Amino acid sequence: MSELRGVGIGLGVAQGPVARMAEPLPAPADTASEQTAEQERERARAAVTAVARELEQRGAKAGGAARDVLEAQAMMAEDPSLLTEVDARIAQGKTAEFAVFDAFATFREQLTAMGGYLGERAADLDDVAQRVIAHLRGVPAPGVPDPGHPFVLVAKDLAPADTALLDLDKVLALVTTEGGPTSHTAILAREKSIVAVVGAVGAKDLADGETVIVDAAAGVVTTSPSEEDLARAQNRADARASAASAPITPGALADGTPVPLLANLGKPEGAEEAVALGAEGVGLFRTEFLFLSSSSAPTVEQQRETYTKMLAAFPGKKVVVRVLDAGADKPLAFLNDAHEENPALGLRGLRALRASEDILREQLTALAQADAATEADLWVMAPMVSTVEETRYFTEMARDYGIKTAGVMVEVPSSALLADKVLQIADFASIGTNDLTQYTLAADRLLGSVAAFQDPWHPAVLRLIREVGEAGAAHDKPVGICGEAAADPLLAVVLVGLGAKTLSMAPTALADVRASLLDHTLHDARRIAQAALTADDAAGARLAAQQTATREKETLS
Ligand SMILES: C=C(OP(=O)(O)O)C(=O)O
Ligand SMILES: [Mg+2]
Repeated sequence: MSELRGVGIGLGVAQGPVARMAEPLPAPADTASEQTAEQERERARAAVTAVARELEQRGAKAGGAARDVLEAQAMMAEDPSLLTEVDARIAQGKTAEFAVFDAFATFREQLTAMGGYLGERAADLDDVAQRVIAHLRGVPAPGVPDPGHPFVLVAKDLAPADTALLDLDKVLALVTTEGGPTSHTAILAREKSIVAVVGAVGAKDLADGETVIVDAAAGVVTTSPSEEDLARAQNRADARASAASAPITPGALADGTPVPLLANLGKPEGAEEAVALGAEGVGLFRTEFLFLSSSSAPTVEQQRETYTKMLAAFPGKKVVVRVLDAGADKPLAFLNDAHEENPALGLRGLRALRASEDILREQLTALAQADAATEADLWVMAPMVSTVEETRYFTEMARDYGIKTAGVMVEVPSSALLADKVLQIADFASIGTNDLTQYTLAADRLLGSVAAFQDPWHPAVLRLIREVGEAGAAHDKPVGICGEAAADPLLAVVLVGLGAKTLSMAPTALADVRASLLDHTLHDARRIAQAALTADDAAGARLAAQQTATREKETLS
């Protein structure tokens, strides 16, 4: 058995034989055309028009987000500046095939150089070029294979035209070697709930027909799985299917211990879906998401309006708002636009707010006003708190503004190690496992090359969480989890065993976690956590927890 790592989309797990996407057409040779430039131009135009119409038809058939994507691709095909480039090459005596290949390649380079969202459109452009060249050659465009049985589709990066028309009865999962979480493959996989792992570089060596397990929750593709691995994956897939159709009940363990399940939200518009999926409140409102594209600080009025909308969606429920977390993965130009060599270790979170204290004061003002206008139970916390003194600074200031419940995020090891002191001062702590893992393992959470270190199952991270859980119990102060770890159904049980009282996650993860908690008592959760704590590494902790959980579950039933 070996594991290939990538970025998982969603929480699904699937298994099956690999079928690889056909390799792209070979590049056309740069030979002189035997036809007139006029004839080559007409061939190119006819091919481009035919491909654009075909993409539009596929879009109309697929509907939804796929239609927009395919229409955008059709527009790319007929883009006037691209066609000018094609014509220029034909005028130099090139064939239509070579002219299309070369002009699209030049555009691709420009897109890739721009990076980010535009860079991820490069795959869309490649697909258009391949389709036009295939049309010119009179051969079928490379596309989704049809081995005649259900399969795990492995590709470099799927073009939207292919993803849109995937036969979901045949495609068990998707694995790409390129593409990130914002690529179209990822967007469409999310929309269609296809189990997917993208950017798994090692998948380039997978062979047609070999059996793999695709675990989106862990972002891992397992090759040569054992019978036991396959059975475990099947159990998880079955559990997910029944969790999705289970009744929505308040989060609780098998012995009835309540574990409120809350939502991580970035804007009030997400509240309705969260409530529909059973969120019992909000455990993390990432306010900086509202202002990522703003060049100046938001006004108090602007903020009051948005916060009021969010709080109004949760009458009588807890809503934990985080003040602006600027820096590193969440740049806010108006809080910190300095170039820093190591922005994750720089002026971010509460440090940046403290350096622009007016902005913090205005945010607290807006929050207090929104609180007064609504029925929600408002809790406010600061991000990236690394000292006891910062805890005192923030909680005192929040209380000065009338915030009744003021706490801190524990996402730096120093705060976890001094949690007993932090929780003497703060009303609550919320553990951000994404950053806590980044800082404990010294691995930049944005860097693919160190992604294997960014695993919250690592016992070093779990031991820090235990510190905070114990401090919470000693001071009778609530400790919650709001990092991605809370969305992992088994890790959620471990976290409760370590002392977490609430779990907050992306709303789509609520059903899986709800079902998993119902499988274990508090006593079990503590034993499972203990097993994970004593492992050497993340993989060992996951395995120890799985084995203990299976044993405890058998005893329970
Ligand atoms: C919840 C967290 O905050 P963010 O992901 O927004 O940094 C975290 O770090 O775990
Ligand atoms: Mg964080």
